[in-house]
Amino acid sequence: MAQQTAQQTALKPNVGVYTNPGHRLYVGDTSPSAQEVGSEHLLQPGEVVVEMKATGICGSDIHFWQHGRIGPTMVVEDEHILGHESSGVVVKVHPGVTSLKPGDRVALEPTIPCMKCVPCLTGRYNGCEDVLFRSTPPVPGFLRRYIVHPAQWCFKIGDLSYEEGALLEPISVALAGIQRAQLKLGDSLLICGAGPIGLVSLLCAHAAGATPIVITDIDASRLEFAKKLVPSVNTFLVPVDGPDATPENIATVIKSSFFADGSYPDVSIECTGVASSIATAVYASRFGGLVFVIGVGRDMVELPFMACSVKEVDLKFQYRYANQWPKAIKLVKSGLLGDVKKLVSHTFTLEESVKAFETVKDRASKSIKVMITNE
Ligand SMILES: NC(=O)c1ccc[n+]([C@@H]2O[C@H](COP(=O)([O-])OP(=O)(O)OC[C@H]3O[C@@H](n4cnc5c(N)ncnc54)[C@H](O)[C@@H]3O)[C@@H](O)[C@H]2O)c1
Ligand SMILES: OC[C@H](O)C(O)[C@@H](O)CO
Ligand SMILES: [Zn+2]
Ligand SMILES: [Zn+2]
Repeated sequence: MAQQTAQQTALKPNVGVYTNPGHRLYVGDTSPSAQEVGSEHLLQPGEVVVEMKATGICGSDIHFWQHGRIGPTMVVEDEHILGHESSGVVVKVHPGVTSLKPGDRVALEPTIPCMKCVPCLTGRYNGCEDVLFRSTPPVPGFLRRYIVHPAQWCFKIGDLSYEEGALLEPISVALAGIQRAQLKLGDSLLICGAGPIGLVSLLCAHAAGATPIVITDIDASRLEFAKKLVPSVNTFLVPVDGPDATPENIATVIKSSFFADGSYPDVSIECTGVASSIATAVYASRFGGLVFVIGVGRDMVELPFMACSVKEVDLKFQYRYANQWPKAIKLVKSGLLGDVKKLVSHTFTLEESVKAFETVKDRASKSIKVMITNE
């Protein structure tokens, strides 16, 4: 059977959003070309073509653009397409693909694991030794009009909006964290950082029944946003200088202000990756509490080692996610996480992508999640 394309005549030129080692950001031609999308021989077994409809910009996209790297191994060494938070519509499937058909609305998981190594075979494919992760160099990302992707990593979203479909990626980060932190009904929770990851963690933890929840940030506007999103959350503005600005002092104030009955945080979800914030979470923790670090940062970080020791603090980390999209889709559809679309503060077209990235970079824009759409 021939490879079928949904709209044989309506294909637009394929463009992608690139950065490069010179930190340029630009929209340029990419593959597959519209002609290739229309051809009968484009796809390998198991593959589909998706016309991307919505892509959120992640902090790591900004890192690759501005700093050219994340850590020692993820380095922009060539012209490189960004984006890994996406949804779209299937426009073509390989004849062997039975799970999807042209017209299906899908969210795309950016991880393409080998499914042969030990982490893959033991259900933790985020640790795949041979992983291809869209937008982590050298693997080109999702920010483009058409992409070839394995059907296995495209999940039907039904009547969810494309913006909700794109938000499933940061939601998956938070869900993976909540799952591995074993957060449960009635747990006292501290969330450090009210960026998109802190905020989706807040939505997920609130739905999971954590109480009380305190969220911190150094930016008052992000805390105001958190309060509008989940009115029952307590917010704490972290001082950045002055005598009160040490992690120990900040933790003391957090404990006396919000956990005065002595039920100090059972769990802290750290969503900044900043050393002083990780230290604050350690000092605020109850004896035997868990500090769960989602944020990423420097290669070497100083920790309050003795506070961890005398309080038997458990320290855990999260790297991306595994097996979270089906759960994320169910949760967003059920409404249990509230209206996640509220996180989308700005929307730009694919052609306006440079403006979209500038908006994320400019803190004065007060953006939360900036979305790039393709109508
Ligand atoms: N582990 C993973 O797989 C994974 C996945 C996605 C994102 N991340 C990381 O998670 C972190 C959060 O992502 P994001 O998109 O929300 O980023 P973001 O930069 O938008 O948000 C971080 C927030 O932390 C706040 N902050 C900075 N210093 C602080 C401090 N000392 N105390 C309290 N708040 C402080 C900032 O003002 C900001 O609002 C980043 O480090 C990101 O790279 C990790
Ligand atoms: O959402 C996924 C994250 O942005 C990535 O793991 C990134 O931090 C490194 O590639
Ligand atoms: Zn990301
Ligand atoms: Zn593998």
